Amino acid sequence: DLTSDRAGLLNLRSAVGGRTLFWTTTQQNPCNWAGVQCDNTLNRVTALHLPGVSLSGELPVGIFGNLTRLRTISLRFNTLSGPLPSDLSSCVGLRNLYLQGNHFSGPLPEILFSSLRDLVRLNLGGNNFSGEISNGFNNLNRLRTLYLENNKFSGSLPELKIPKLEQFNVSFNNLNGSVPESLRSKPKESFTGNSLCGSPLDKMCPVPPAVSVDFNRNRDRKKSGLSGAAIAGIVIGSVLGLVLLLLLLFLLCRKRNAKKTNSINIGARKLTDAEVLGEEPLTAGSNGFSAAAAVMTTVPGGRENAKKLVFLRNSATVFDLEDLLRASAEVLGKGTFGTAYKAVLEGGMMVAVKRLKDVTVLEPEFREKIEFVGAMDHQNLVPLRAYYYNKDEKLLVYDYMPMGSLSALLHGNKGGGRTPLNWDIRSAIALGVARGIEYLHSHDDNASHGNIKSSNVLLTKSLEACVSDFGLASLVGLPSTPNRVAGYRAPEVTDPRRVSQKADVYSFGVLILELLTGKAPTHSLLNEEGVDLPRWVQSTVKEEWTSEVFDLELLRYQNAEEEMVQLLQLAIDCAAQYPDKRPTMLEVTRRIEELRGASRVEGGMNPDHVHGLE
Ligand SMILES: Nc1ncnc2c1ncn2[C@@H]1O[C@H](COP(=O)(O)OP(=O)(O)OP(=O)(O)O)[C@@H](O)[C@H]1O
Repeated sequence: DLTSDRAGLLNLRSAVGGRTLFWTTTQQNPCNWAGVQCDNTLNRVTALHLPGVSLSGELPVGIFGNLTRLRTISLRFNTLSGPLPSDLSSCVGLRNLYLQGNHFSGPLPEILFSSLRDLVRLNLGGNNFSGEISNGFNNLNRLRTLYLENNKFSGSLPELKIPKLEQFNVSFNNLNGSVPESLRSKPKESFTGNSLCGSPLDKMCPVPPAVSVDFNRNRDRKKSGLSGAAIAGIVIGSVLGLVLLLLLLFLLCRKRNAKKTNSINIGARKLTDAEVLGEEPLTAGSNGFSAAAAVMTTVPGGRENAKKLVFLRNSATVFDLEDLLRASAEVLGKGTFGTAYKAVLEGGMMVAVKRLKDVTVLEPEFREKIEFVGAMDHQNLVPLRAYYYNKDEKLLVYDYMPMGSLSALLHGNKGGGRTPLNWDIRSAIALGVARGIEYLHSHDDNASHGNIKSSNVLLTKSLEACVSDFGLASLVGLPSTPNRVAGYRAPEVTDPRRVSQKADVYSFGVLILELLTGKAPTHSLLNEEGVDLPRWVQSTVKEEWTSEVFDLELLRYQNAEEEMVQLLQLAIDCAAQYPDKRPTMLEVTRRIEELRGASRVEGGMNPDHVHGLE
């Protein structure tokens, strides 16, 4: 009974086995803090979640004295005020402290830095905290998130050398001075709304007086009897400064030129991809060649034969190998099956060319398999347009997908200019991927993808998801580097060339968990704890509270929590240990369609959903 008073609190505690305290009512203010304080049976509680429940007033001192096992405190989006209570220091194992969106004030107590050494996520944004930002944060060396934005912090920013810090924001405070070196790699949005200067902000810091030479002042000084030596010193200093500046500019130009050579110009045959990637060239004897140029030099019969680029699915032959040769190209990345290039043909058409390595099948089998791949025609699959086969070279030509991969979008630069991934986009991506895989599976009982992961989900301009690389797992020996796919591979898969549809479902489940948590299956935090993503999600859901697993970016969408929890449940079902327990892709698609269409529940998280997962 969540809406009752102290007695309700006791009922609730026994209902969840005393491990987690859920309390999400908006009906009345349930907070009888004194009761909580005196009840020493509460010391088994590991998570205190009271987000958005209209709690107001100050937190009484003593409230946390008995809650010594807390790992998570979430009191966000209430109207709590006053300073942070000093007995927070009793929660020595605290890992997550979410207090954003309240009216807390005053300087941060020193105990935060001396006692809460295990903090991983700290969100104090949107309060009235004031005073200087302490360099005591340097003590919190497990910290990954530090959000202090929209407060009244003043003074300069200290040098913060927190090794694992990923998310950082101090925007919209009263800070001044320059951004310290240790924080310059953070996006500029993390610092805006202050009087800060220096990189990454556009505002330059004032040049120190020794470098700026004011000739009038010098003249005045001269008049007032400045010595010749002093003037000479100033002039020499400025000349040296200028020389240094020129040197810096020269070095910068050199660096930029060096970067440019990363893009391969096929036409000019400047550089091999092997050189770019630091490998041996694949074809001996062709010095300085491109992927396509290599084909030309290795095809018996000369240039005429080399033009045999085979177009699939009745695609008109819109370009030939000569056109590819003339195209400018750059390396997109190196994958399990070889290297991918973006090639821009004359006229501006863009294609992605995959140069396969270690193809293990002979030509007839290759043609048969690749023609099957080419016949797949679905809006959620990346179309294979053409292929080239010869003894030494195998090329696949795909449509170029302008928005890159889901992996890059989820884990790449989180700063400005990044496409925000809201709930609608993420759930649409989940549905698109599910439909693409379901289409593949529908062709025959043995048709499977074999390598589903976020770098194989590519996005169109309108962020529609398309699955790529299907059918390649059975052509190419997969892979000597196990951790590339390890996080996605179903536990029962022993031969990567024989991947069942149920194993695809498992990989899809992991991909959806990645989409919801924002954590890559090979995430270092997971490795630290020695678990994979499905096991981490399952244990977090059991032990703490479901909302803890979601990507912070998703927690903004409170009214979509029901759908998010349903998708999470579906992902957990897909990643079941035993293949028979996993749903089919047909069922998966239906469930995603349903949950995306489901009516939305207003207000906070409904605990029923949480229990449904336990
Ligand atoms: N058609 C395409 N359009 C745009 N980018 C692409 C395309 N195909 C591949 N890429 C990008 O090129 C890079 C390398 O892709 P590739 O498929 O070779 O390797 P991978 O996906 O990282 O690993 P794997 O080979 O195991 O699938 C990836 O970052 C991918 O996003």
